Amino acid sequence: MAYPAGGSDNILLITDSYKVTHHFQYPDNTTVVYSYFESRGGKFPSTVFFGLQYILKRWLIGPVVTKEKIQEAKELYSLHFGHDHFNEEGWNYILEHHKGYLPLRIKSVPEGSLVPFKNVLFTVENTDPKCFWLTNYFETLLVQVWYPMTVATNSRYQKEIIAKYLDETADNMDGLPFKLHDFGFRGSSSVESAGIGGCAHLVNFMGTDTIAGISTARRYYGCPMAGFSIPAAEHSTITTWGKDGEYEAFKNMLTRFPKGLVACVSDSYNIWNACEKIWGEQLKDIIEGRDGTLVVRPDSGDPPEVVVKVLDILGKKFGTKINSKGFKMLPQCIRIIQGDGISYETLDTILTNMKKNGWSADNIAFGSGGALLQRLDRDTQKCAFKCSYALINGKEVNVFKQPITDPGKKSKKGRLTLELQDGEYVTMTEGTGDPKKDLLITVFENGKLLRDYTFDEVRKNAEIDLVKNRIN
Ligand SMILES: O=C1OCCC/C1=C\Nc1ccccc1
Repeated sequence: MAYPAGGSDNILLITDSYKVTHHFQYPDNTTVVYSYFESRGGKFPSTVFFGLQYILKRWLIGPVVTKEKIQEAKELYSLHFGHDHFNEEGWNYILEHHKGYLPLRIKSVPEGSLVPFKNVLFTVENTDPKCFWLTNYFETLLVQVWYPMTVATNSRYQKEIIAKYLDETADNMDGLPFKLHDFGFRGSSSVESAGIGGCAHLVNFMGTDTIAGISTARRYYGCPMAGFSIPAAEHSTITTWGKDGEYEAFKNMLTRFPKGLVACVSDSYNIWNACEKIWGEQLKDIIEGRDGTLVVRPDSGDPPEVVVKVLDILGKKFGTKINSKGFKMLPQCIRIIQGDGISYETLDTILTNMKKNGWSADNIAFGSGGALLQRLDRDTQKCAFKCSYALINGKEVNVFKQPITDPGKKSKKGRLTLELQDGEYVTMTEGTGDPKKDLLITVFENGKLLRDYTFDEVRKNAEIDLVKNRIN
């Protein structure tokens, strides 16, 4: 007999196996378990908090507990453990006393906020004393917020690098939102993760080829169109014309897309010849007479060198002007995009080589794939979820871990608030905070979403401080 696929939207199955046994493991008469989520540190000093709303809407809101799901979980866990450890009574209680809505309260920092590490980002607690065991049941799912958060953070720190070079070498910052394009759909581990990561990148930028990210923004952040793209070639649409047909293939791009931006990958055979002879001579007049911009795309070689060499060839052929910062600009009819080997680590090497050779950062856009959406893990920002407070026999207990073997894993104690002191975020512990000053907002309570962020709000919260960048 075919067993129904476990886990497809049965929230009782969206957890780690050991958690199914945890309701037996807390002290008797535990009535509250209160836990928090933080980035303990890692690659970037601050984190863009993003993506909790997706998880809440996708998995946790509404009457998610049903009789059928309890039955399915009971059967599956009985097979899985070979014993009956499943908390059938506890789940039936939620069904009967809460109509299947989860009796939890989740408070979080506003989505899009940039928060220095070791600050509380969200808290979870049970709202029904009988359901003390539920708080940490959903750690597994909630901690997956590490992914959108880390993508949004990694993407943001690249935005800061590009902003710095635009500030130093460009007339203005107007092009910034389109300077890092998401190429990462195919390199993502699944369509769902491409959707989550693609959406996270769009918190900072407006250019993407990851349609799944557009869909996620539409469905979970009320944004009808979170990102844009342009007609662009891939190697197959160039190489099918044959090695001797590259001129025809390129000309076809310019005639099929006579207006606006059009990008053309130009390294199929010899990018130097493509730039010098085809773009720079044979098609030069069409490009200069066209009502739009051709975007030449190298896609191989050592990025810092290839980018400057392509710019030098195109500059020689199409001419350049010196902008207000004293750097060279190609004419409006031609630009380049570098979509190979782009990451937080390589951006600076490319932009600094351009600057050294007198080229404005405004001549280029970047595409990033695997490094943008996939080459990250939970440890990149050291994301952790820990219990910090409990109520046991009516007594408040500050709960913490403090491993002698790793002081960095020490956890916070007691009930937490996130407050601003002299413009800096501060996490108040052990209930010493002032609830009236708490920046954590109740976003989820008893199965209902209490705060629904629009993507515009998230983007506003995540805006980079261009003035700060100018000073640095
Ligand atoms: O190369 C690629 O790999 C993977 C996904 C997209 C992609 C290129 N797209 C593109 C979009 C706008 C301007 C230029 C290229």
